[in-house]
Amino acid sequence: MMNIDEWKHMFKLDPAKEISDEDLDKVCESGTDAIIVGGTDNVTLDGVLDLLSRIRRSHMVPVVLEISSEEVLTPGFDYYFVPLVLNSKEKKYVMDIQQKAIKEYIDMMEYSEVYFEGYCVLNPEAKVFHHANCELPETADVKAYAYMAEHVFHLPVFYVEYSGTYGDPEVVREVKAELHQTKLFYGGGIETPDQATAMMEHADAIIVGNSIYTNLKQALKTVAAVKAE
Ligand SMILES: CC(C)=CCC/C(C)=C/CC/C(C)=C/CC/C(C)=C/CC/C(C)=C/CC/C(C)=C/CC/C(C)=C/COP(=O)(O)OP(=O)(O)O
Ligand SMILES: O=P(O)(O)OC[C@@H](O)CO
Ligand SMILES: [Mg+2]
Repeated sequence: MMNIDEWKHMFKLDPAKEISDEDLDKVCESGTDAIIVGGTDNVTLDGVLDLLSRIRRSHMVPVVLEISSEEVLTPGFDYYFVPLVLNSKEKKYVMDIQQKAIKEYIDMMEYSEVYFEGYCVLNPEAKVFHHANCELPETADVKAYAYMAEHVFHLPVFYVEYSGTYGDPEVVREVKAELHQTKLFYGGGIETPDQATAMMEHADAIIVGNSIYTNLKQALKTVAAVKAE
């Protein structure tokens, strides 16, 4: 299914981490709506291309590159997600890096394939929190970022990112109340079907990352849980 607006479940594969062919097949054939390829540290073009080619070799699932640096920009993905880290203290992570990339690659950009994501990083222990020099917002701040994502920047996606830890469903519920056009993605710490359904009560889509590598059997069950909603 290529319509992003209908996606409910995504697996995020980190090119910096090893995954066997057998496990990769299970992830790709799980019924998830898409595979996102992305991570914060040690993400190389070789790692990205390795995952892309292994997925494409035998699977039809849509594949998205979540771009973390110019180095990994490559054709061949179905979609490209471009993060704007809204709660960064530095403007470069919100828009300058992206503005420079647009200047450079505008002729290669197919607008229908590129989705800008308003990221709000809520786990102060997450690599991305430190990497993008984020500050921890209160719930009222997160809601204001969500409002800006929809009404000021007209972004297609607002991403509540708890990468590495399970977040607060109440925060996700309050954020959802601010959003009508902009899709709400939730990611962070989902390991079980119950955790997936709790976040899916409010989010438009959930993203499961780490548990692919720590407990794949449980991670695969999050797909059916979300689809049953
Ligand atoms: C032709 C075409 C498609 C053009 C696109 C044009 C365009 C505008 C490109 C811009 C691309 C670009 C350079 C974007 C930069 C984005 C950005 C803010 C970079 C700064 C560095 C940074 C903060 C990178 C991280 C990006 C991010 C938000 C990643 C989140 C992913 C995440 C939290 C994954 C979880 O894994 P990880 O963090 O690695 O944790 P573990 O390894 O511990 O699990
Ligand atoms: O790795 P986890 O904690 O599942 O988070 C998923 C995703 O939101 C990371 O960008
Ligand atoms: Mg990583």
